[in-house]
Formats: sequence, structure tokens, C-alpha cells
Amino acid sequence: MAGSDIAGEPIALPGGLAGVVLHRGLLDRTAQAALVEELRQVVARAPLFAPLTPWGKPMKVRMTSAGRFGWYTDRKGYRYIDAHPSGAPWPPIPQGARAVWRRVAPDARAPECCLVNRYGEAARMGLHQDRDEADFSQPVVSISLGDPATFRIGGLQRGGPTTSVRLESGDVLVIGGAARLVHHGIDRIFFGRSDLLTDGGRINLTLRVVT
Ligand SMILES: O=C(O)CCC(=O)C(=O)O
Ligand SMILES: [Fe+2]
Repeated sequence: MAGSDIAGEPIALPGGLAGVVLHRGLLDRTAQAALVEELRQVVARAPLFAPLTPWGKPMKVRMTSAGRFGWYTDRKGYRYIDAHPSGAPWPPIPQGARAVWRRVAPDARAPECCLVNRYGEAARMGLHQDRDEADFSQPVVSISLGDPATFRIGGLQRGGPTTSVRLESGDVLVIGGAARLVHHGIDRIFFGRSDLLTDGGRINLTLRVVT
């Protein structure tokens, strides 16, 4: 096994689960700006939209995807779909995001989805598991851009103790191993702290192996 070329900081989780690793400041300002530029091209081809939860409420986060599959939700439930709701193909995963995946998850298969989450001032994301993928031996890699956020992490079951970490622009979080199915979400955005994004707010990318 090649192993990652960088160490990262293991996050202590309730229950002692291992597998959440934070790489603080992995992307410097130049790399962050280059990735944002690549994302402009993604959203030009696959515009952001606010999907409906299975309970019929619009999500507070706008999203789109790149890659072979895109994550989607409506009243029929959470799933991956082959094309943008407009019918347009999902654009390729940005090179800058693929490079992050190779650094922090060199032994994993190639990512098949890059979900793009766009958080405005009041946006949050409730505690959930990422479990719409077929192979839970593969990690999820999350890249944060723009305003800082409070990321909350719980356990494998709903309702247990949680811990939180602050994610800053350029931070990369790996969710894998025994912790692959931990509950997690975003409590709040510290709006206006970063000048990376023209309109403020936060972008989070999550790279996933879907099949
Ligand atoms: O925005 C984040 O940091 C987390 C996003 C997330 O959990 C997801 O898209 O499934
Ligand atoms: Fe998630």
C-alpha cells in the first residue's frame, strides 16, 4: 500500500471510532482559487439547484455535481442520477479535486461523484449519514472553500454524543474506515469571514465512490 504522503490529524470521536482525519490547510490560497475557477465551469454546465428532501422540503443548501454520477434528492428519496435534472451530462470532476483525493486517499478507487454544496448565510445541513454508495470500504473526502463552518460529527447510531470541528477554507476532511458511516452535518456558517468567494458563503465538495 502506498499510503498517504501527508499525515493529517485524527479526530477523536465519541465511542473511539477511528477514520475521520482532518488535513488542515491542505490547499493554499492559490490552489483554492484555482479550484473555485474550475467550479465556475462546473456550475456553468450544471447549474446549482435546491433539491427537495423526501419529506418535500427544499434543502437550505444549493447543490450540483460533477463526475459519472450526481447525488440527488426529491420525494422519491436520496439517490445518484446519471445526468443533471436539466438532462445535461454532469461535467468532469475538477482536476484540483481529483488531486486532493489522490493525496489523501491514494489507496482508494477513483472518485465517481463530486457533490458541490453551496452554503449561503443561513444554510446548514442536518445530521445524516452518507450511505447511498455501494462500497463503504471507500472513503468520502470533503474539501472546504470560503467561509468557515462548524462541522458536527456523531456516531454510527442517531442520537448519541457528538463532537464538532471548525472547517476553514482549504481544509480537507477524510471520512473513512470504521467511521465511514458516522452521522455528520453543518451547524452554521461564519458568513463573511473569507474573501475567497465573490458572493461570500461556503462551498463544500464531497468526493465519493458510488458503485
Ligand atoms: O458541507 C459539509 O462539510 C458536509 C457536506 C455533507 O455532509 C454532504 O454533502 O453529504
Ligand atoms: Fe454528508
